[in-house]
Amino acid sequence: MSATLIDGKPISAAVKAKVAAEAARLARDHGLVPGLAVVLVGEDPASTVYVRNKGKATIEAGLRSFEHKLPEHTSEAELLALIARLNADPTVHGILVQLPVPAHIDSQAVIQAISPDKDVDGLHPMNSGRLASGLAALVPCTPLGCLHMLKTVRPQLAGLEAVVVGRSNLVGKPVAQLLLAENCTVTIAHSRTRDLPAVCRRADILVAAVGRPEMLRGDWVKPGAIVIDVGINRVPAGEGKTRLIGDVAFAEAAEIASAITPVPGGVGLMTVACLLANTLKAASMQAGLPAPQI
Ligand SMILES: Nc1nc(=O)c2c([nH]1)NC[C@@H]1CN(c3ccc(C(=O)N[C@@H](CCC(=O)O)C(=O)O)cc3)C=[N+]21
Repeated sequence: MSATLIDGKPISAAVKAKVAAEAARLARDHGLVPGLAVVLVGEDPASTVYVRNKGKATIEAGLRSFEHKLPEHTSEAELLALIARLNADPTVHGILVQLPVPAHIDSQAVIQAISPDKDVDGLHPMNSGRLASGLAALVPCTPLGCLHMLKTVRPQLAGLEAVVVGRSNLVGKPVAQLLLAENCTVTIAHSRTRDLPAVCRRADILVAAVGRPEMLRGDWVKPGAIVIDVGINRVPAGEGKTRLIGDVAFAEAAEIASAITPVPGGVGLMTVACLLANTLKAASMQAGLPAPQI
């Protein structure tokens, strides 16, 4: 491997340390302890990993954590009633409903029920619209983490060709908006893109967010490109065990890229750290205080 490894451990640790320091300052000067409510309906495996890591990190940073685990058969009306209670609860500054929700629940109805001020996932149309318009917004955590990792190896992104593979509201679209705001030339590629390998080979910055294990091969990477792998794919590893792999064939891509993020230990760690930063930001804004710079 010739590429620089963009290691999520120290980068996420630095973000968490800043959040902890700011949280301590808020508690001391304003008696304010930011609180994050995470709602999990059913037992999606990716969400279960996330909830475990997040709960621990929230407490470690000195924030308050509220977990609401609801059974798979919870009705949409019951979930909306819980969200209404959390919207009205002054000790809750951030609300995250783990996606996907079970098929009988309309995820857009759920997202739009969350107060935009408490929407630490940045998924409410008010926040995605504000991001697209260049206004202050709560921005989705994974895209924030991607940008943060990129900037550790390349602080100035203006003029670079960025290709984002994947167009979800949670990752693809907002990461493209952040790169655009950094003055990159941005292409969003997806399952219907013609000659995807050729499109990827144009990229100085290649962001993989498709959710398909090792789909992006080494020969899709332009020599010297920076590769950000958002994929969290759990695959069988023999003997009934599983392991996590990304959307990028790591060993191949690491021979060609100038820098690359690993899975695990990459973007996933940053997602959790940025969730804490968003909760701190939401709490500060709700208290009429300036948003801390993380
Ligand atoms: N509303 C909503 N927002 C989300 O951001 C969201 C979601 N729903 N549903 C599920 C996915 C998945 N996701 C992960 C985040 C961090 C890790 C993570 O911490 N990964 C570590 C550890 C993984 C491990 O060792 O098992 C790593 O990549 O190194 C994993 C998965 C957030 N998601």
